[in-house]
Amino acid sequence: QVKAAMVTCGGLCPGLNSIIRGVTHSLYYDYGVVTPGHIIGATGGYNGLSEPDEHEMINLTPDYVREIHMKGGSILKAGRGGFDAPKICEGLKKMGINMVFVIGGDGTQFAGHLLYEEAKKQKLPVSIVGVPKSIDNDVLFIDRTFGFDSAVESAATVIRNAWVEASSCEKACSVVKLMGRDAGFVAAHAALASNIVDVVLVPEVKFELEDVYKQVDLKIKHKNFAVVVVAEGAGQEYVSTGAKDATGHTVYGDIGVFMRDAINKHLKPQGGRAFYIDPSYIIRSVPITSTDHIYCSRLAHDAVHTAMRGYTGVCVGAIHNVICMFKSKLIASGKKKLKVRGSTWQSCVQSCQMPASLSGAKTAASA
Ligand SMILES: Nc1ncnc2c1ncn2[C@@H]1O[C@H](COP(=O)(O)OP(=O)(O)O)[C@@H](O)[C@H]1O
Ligand SMILES: O=P(O)(O)OC[C@H]1O[C@](O)(COP(=O)(O)O)[C@@H](O)[C@@H]1O
Repeated sequence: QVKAAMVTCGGLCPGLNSIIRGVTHSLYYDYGVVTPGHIIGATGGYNGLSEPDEHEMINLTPDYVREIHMKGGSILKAGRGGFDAPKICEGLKKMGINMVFVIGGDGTQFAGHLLYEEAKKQKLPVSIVGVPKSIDNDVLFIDRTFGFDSAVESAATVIRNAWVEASSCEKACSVVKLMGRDAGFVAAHAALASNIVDVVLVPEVKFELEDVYKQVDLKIKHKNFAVVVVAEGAGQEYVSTGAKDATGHTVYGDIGVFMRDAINKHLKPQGGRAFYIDPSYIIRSVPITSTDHIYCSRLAHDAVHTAMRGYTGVCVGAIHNVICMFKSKLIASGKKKLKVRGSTWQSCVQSCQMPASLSGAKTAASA
């Protein structure tokens, strides 16, 4: 008899609630998992599975999850830390759980792989199936991560606000910082979606400040304002902190504030100024868009079918729009990045009319 648990780990991303809803619905309606308490939501990420007595366990039913997709965030809370494979296996045994759905990024999926290995070592009959998430869309192999479209949609709205500020002032430049630690997908897509951006700075392309100033000056000369979008991982050589967080990730310096101050200093003598918007947490807390919700429902149902077929240590994701299954450990083998010579970035360069100095043309060979 199936007894399933699910967790959401890592940072927030639009669509987590849609996945929780889809998994619950598929278990209940497709497979008849209707016994009360047999579909469990562990709260606080892996902490909830490692310390089940200290974290609320939610009994998920179709009634409970009916409208959860209407709001952003995760009803299970998206916790970091607390991963302890032997302790989790002990808890799974005690609770009789034989199916675990792990919803989270590359870190979460790698931990899912470690959990699979521990369960295998202990001969524990449990299916562990992952649904990869990343607001940055930097997960290898798959077409796109769920929530990415929703993030781009709301980022494009913020860019329009930045455009209003800049275009309503003399010699102004608006700077918008968007998420994207290692990949500039959100920045590039939001710029393409809004079509009012003059410079996009992404982690994949190194840039010189002088080249940004030149482009801002050119645009101000031409139309009296400019809009710059910067991904959080861009230009880290200007703001490096040298620090690591508790999970071992490098703590990035604030390139958004740095660019605002640098451009402000540059424009001041000409009588201009910079405006700055950092909508990071607004963008990842929005409710899901329609297309993303459809994608989440497909992923959630396929995750359940995959577990029901007895697979474990795997993730599901769309490849050429077909939901496929692949080993969870593969996800930890790298991060997807914008291809500097690829059509997305090249479209972005053309749409923003960026010069070669900011397009990565000089560094493309190594990117
Ligand atoms: N290498 C790892 N070993 C064990 N657990 C990990 C590892 N990487 C991540 N985790 C667990 O997964 C959680 C989420 O990972 P994190 O990298 O913070 O976010 P994301 O899943 O979004 O990449 C971590 O807080 C931790 O509990
Ligand atoms: O503030 P938090 O929760 O640590 O998360 C911030 C980080 O998470 C990210 O949103 C990445 O999240 P994903 O795992 O969804 O790609 C980065 O863009 C950002 O640096």
